[in-house]
Amino acid sequence: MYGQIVRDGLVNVTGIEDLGLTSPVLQRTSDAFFKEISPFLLHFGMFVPTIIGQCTPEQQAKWLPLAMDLKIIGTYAQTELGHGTFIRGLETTATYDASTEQFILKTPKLSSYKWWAGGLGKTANHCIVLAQLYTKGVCHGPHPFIVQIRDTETHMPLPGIKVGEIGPKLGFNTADNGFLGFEDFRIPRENLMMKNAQVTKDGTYVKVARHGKLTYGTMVFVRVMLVSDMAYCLAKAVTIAVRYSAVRRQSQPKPDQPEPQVLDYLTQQHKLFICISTAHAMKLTSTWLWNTFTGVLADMRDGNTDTLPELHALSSCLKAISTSDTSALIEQCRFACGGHGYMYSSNLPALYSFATATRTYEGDYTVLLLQTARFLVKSWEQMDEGKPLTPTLAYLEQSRNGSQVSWDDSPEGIVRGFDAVAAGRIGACVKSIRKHINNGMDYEDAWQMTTVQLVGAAEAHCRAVICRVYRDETARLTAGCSPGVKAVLDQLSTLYLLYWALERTGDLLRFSSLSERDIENLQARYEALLLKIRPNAVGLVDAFDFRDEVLMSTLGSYDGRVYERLMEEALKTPLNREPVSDSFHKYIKPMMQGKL
Ligand SMILES: CCCCC/C=C\C/C=C\C/C=C\C/C=C\C/C=C\CCCCC(=O)SCCNC(=O)CCNC(=O)[C@H](O)C(C)(C)COP(=O)(O)OP(=O)(O)OC[C@H]1O[C@@H](n2cnc3c(N)ncnc32)[C@H](O)[C@@H]1OP(=O)(O)O
Ligand SMILES: Cc1cc2nc3c(=O)[nH]c(=O)nc-3n(C[C@H](O)[C@H](O)[C@H](O)COP(=O)(O)OP(=O)(O)OC[C@H]3O[C@@H](n4cnc5c(N)ncnc54)[C@H](O)[C@@H]3O)c2cc1C
Repeated sequence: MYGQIVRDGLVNVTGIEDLGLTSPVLQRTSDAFFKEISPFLLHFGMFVPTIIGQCTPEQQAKWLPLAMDLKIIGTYAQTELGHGTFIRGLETTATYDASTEQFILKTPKLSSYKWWAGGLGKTANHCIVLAQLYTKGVCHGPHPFIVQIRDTETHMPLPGIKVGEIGPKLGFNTADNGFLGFEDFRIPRENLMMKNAQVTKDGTYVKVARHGKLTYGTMVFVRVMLVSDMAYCLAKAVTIAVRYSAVRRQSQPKPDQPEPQVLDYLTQQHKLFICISTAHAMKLTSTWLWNTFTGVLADMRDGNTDTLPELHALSSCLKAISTSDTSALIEQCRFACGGHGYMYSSNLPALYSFATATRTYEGDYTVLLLQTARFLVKSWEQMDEGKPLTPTLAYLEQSRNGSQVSWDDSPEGIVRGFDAVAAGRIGACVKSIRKHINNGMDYEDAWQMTTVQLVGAAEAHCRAVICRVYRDETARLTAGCSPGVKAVLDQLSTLYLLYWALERTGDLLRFSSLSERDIENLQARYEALLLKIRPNAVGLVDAFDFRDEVLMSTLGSYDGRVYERLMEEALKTPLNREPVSDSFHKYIKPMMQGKL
């Protein structure tokens, strides 16, 4: 029964094509059972996908049934105490010994300890370990290995394994993130995951993959999945905050009138409606990204890796922006719920601590935006050489002459405005890099001096992609809908455009003909749109269709019994079991009597 819940809850979200799943599924019924982050998250989130992505068919035939049936429990141990971002800097070594046909895993120093892997501390008995592969005295860089770390009967760590839990964190405290060290620990040669690179019995290294970065495939998969997961988390948070805001009444703006629902305040609508709209934007973008991802997988099956760099650039920036926007907007939902939003029972703190971690793991925000920027600058240079642009960068062509785009305040015009901002910012980065080089800097230093602008350019590119996809997909998907549904979903996507246009007036003034008058118009349209959305706000969050058991919130349940639920939860706290707690007799009373 338990295994079934773990499988149904987690497998259904992994969306791995090879498992017969065709899209990243948004809802997660397992939340209702586990309540907190599951220690099995990495098993289905990364261990299984890595077996699928990095193993030969023979290796898959051995490991996949064991993993899918939970006969073994795995995790993904890449990050070390000393290195997370810089994968080439990992220090754990796997040295091939041809005499025994084994790899010897070694943790050379403290900074080489594996650190962070979810479920590693107490739950997993196997893990995927990224280690520098040495054979015949040559280092071939980081490679993935399957390693058994605990006895499957006793669960004791195997001899040569040092494993433990890393301690309390801001969140994820039920995920038993762990550390792991190896003392000349031997594994069979066949435990090298050999889809992309192999070591023959005599120790010859054979590169199979056509692209050097296919070892990083699991990370690309998880980054793609995270965009969808952020839509899910944000939809939960805003469901809680909007329902609560419809129940909560506060202040008296007009004398002799009842206290209004806080949802009637324009500032509250400003805080919350962008969250509804962003959840839709991310859901549609994540499905679009998933389709791009599966297209690239199909290309690679045909031996073509040309589309991989664009996928890496897209998945990097969308992972960075979706996780960053979601953490900020969940925090905004908490602010929107006042003091009660700070209660653990509102579920907003748990949602926030989950979302804010995603901004760091699976590639830090800045680092990933700089990866995208690398692709953008390369593309600009290729355009200068007259080479064709990839589909998501087609907009650069219109901006190559550097002239300002004329401002057009229709939704499509605003999308073109975001294109112009992205193109302008990328162009400015190229100019800056070239200027530094002309002044005598080498390329790396010139790049370094431009990184603040490069992060901004990658963000602008990502925002332009989201705006275009959100607008196009909304139009496509609502084509057959009733006029009412079409109108409301159009309002939501327009809100996203207006919100970000107002957030980015500086850029739009710089790269388009936007005027002060245009900004006033944008502001007025934005405010009017908030009022139009208000009557549908509760219906829109109900439409996310979360069961109370999944939402797990005193503030956000469907029946709106907010105060009753808060009191019920308060009465459950252990401190309320006795009218007087022991600490009074032990410490407080003696202190009051001057005896302490
Ligand atoms: C109640 C229970 C329910 C619980 C919930 C249940 C389920 C969850 C459901 C949904 C969630 C959805 C999915 C998630 C599932 C599970 C995951 C959950 C938790 C995960 C926990 C976190 C796990 C981790 O964090 S694992 C560790 C991740 N680590 C990183 O990401 C490291 C980041 N670093 C890098 O990626 C790279 O090293 C780099 C910084 C990008 C690049 O390094 P660098 O040295 O500078 O460059 P390099 O020489 O390596 O590259 C040069 C060249 O290669 C190109 N490149 C780089 N990376 C890639 C790539 N991945 N693909 C393609 N190409 C790549 C790069 O652009 C350069 O190209 P060029 O030279 O410019 O042409
Ligand atoms: C909750 C959680 C769960 C995790 N689970 C796992 C797991 O299961 N398995 C696993 O292997 N790992 C896991 N990790 C580790 C995670 O992947 C790394 O923490 C993450 O990739 C960031 O790397 P880092 O910690 O080395 O940060 P660092 O790279 O040290 O970053 C520190 C700062 O330096 C900046 N920085 C670093 N490099 C550059 C650069 N080149 N240019 C500009 N700025 C730079 C960053 O932007 C950041 O501000 C987990 C982490 C967390 C928080």
